Amino acid sequence: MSGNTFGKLFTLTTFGESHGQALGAIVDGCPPGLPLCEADLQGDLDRRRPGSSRHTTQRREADEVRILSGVFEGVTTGTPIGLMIENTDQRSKDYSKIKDQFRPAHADYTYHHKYGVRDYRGGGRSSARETAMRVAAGAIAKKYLAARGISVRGYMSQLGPISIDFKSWDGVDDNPFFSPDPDRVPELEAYMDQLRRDQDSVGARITVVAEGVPVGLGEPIFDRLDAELAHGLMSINAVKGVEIGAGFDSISQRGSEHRDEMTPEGFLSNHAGGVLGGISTGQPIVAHLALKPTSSITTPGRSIDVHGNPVEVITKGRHDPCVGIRATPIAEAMMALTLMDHLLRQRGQNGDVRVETPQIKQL
Ligand SMILES: C=C(O[C@@H]1CC(C(=O)O)=C[C@@H](OP(=O)(O)O)[C@H]1O)C(=O)O
Repeated sequence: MSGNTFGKLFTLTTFGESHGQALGAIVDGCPPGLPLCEADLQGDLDRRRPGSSRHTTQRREADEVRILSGVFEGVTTGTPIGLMIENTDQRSKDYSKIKDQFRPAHADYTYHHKYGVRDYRGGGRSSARETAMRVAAGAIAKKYLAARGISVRGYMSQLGPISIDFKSWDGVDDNPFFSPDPDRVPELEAYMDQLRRDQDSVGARITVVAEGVPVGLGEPIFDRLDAELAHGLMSINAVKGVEIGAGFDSISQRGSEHRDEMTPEGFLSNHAGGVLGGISTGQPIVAHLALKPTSSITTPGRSIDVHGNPVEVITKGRHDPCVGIRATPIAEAMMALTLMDHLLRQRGQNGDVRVETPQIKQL
């Protein structure tokens, strides 16, 4: 295996480069009989698509997905689902100047040393463009999970220094930031406009929440649900940290504060983030992601070329000044893929999940 496949029973394999002909995926292990068509995937793809606001890369891609296999007369057949999106707006000349240079903080350096050869155009396989396929596959998982009462939603909880308190799910999809508080959008826009003038980039924090997840998903030791979530989320380009529930705040909490006390009506808090001992509790599963600032910026930076000579790197082209702005649907997809895989694994070992979910009291 060379790291292009995610999951055990419900698997996603992706292929393709940012400036190659197309991106593709094979989704295997999907149960038969799920009604599925392109429109089911396109909604989430449109949420991730480049060029949808002035705060993202201006590369214009329709990201129109085609289902090549695994669906017959409108339902999945249980055979591998092949997906494809053609690349239509590559501008590879933007990269000719830096083809022999390593952008500081970019995978250019590690790909070069690992493989000895690399498609430098648009970052090749290391480009975040690959995440389109995760989103398409995640939409299949989301649809299957939704039919079982499980939802997966995300929002931006911090843009650079600006933290955004959760207000409501209403309107999260109606602004380019996925802000859960629409009143903060002008502030976020002003921040991004200044950032663009500064020719710089910034990081972000995304929060993803799955609700309606039954008790019992996850394996107790190496394949803990939280470990697999961290794997899936950490595998997204630019992610440098993942927290489940209280995450690193657990360090300063006391046991009496951190513990989620239980009553016959349910849990009284959710510091665990919906996972205990690697297994879902039935509470909402809550994960937070830290995305680093985009490495491709026009502010000159010191680096070296492939021969080891010092160079000053300036990355021109069409780049996201904050990859976190488009990361919400990607994070949702990775959580949905992980939950889908574990739902099938739970069913495989223990039969259909029938344990009643305790009443949810609080996020
Ligand atoms: C195209 C997408 O994002 C791209 C991600 C990306 C990178 O280096 O990660 C660099 C840019 O590619 P290019 O230089 O070819 O325009 C982005 O536009 C996408 O997400 O669909």
